[in-house]
Amino acid sequence: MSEITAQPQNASQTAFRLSASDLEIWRGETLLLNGFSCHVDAGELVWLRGPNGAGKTTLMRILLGLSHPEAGQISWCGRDIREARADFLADAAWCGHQPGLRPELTPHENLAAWLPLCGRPSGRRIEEALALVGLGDRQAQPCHSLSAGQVRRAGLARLLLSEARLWCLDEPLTSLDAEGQTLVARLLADHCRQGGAALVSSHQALPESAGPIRELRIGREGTQ
Ligand SMILES: Nc1ncnc2c1ncn2[C@@H]1O[C@H](COP(=O)(O)OP(=O)(O)OP(=O)(O)O)[C@@H](O)[C@H]1O
Repeated sequence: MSEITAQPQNASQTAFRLSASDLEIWRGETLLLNGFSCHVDAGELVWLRGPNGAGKTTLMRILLGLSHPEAGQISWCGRDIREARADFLADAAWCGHQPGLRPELTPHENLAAWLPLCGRPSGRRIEEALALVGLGDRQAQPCHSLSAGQVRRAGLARLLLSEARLWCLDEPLTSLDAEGQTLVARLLADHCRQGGAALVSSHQALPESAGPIRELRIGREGTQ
């Protein structure tokens, strides 16, 4: 395995837990979740499942502090994520539908601009990360001209460079070919084996090579 996925930055620290309790979440006039509790521990791969509109994206954004619940508590290693904000932001990474890449910039330029913003030094690891996700030959191509799957891969490269212990991925298999899906599974397996954790929303089953998976279901039963 490449050096870049060797281990999350703080993996040598003690075990960690993202924990949510008694969440009440509304969107518009709809009550999505009420009295909802969950957790993600170090080493775990958690598969968040539920039908369209159940609130998976909403829940993940709330768990990361990107949006807020109407009620309930969310803690990181026992501290409210608002109090632990700096530590939590350094420890958690989000890979959503929109990877947040500037379209006029190349993947390399995007990552080079992003790394200092999240307190990471830029350097040769960008090239290593892009090669690892299969974009080694696309480093000089503007993101607006990349395919949907290539944009997804650029988002994965950013995840790798984040060195975060907790990964939250929203539908990471979308737009990826079979080789790309296998890559996601391998990255998840390596990350969790080496002390990280991941919360993954997906309508598709993750490949078996992703390793042990704990399911977390929201929404109506039997409607997956
Ligand atoms: N800003 C908003 N205003 C009103 N309703 C919203 C808003 N954002 C999301 N919703 C609604 O909240 C519900 C949950 O949306 P969310 O994207 O979290 O679902 P999801 O489980 O991720 O769905 P999918 O499987 O289709 O990706 C949906 O019914 C959606 O229409």
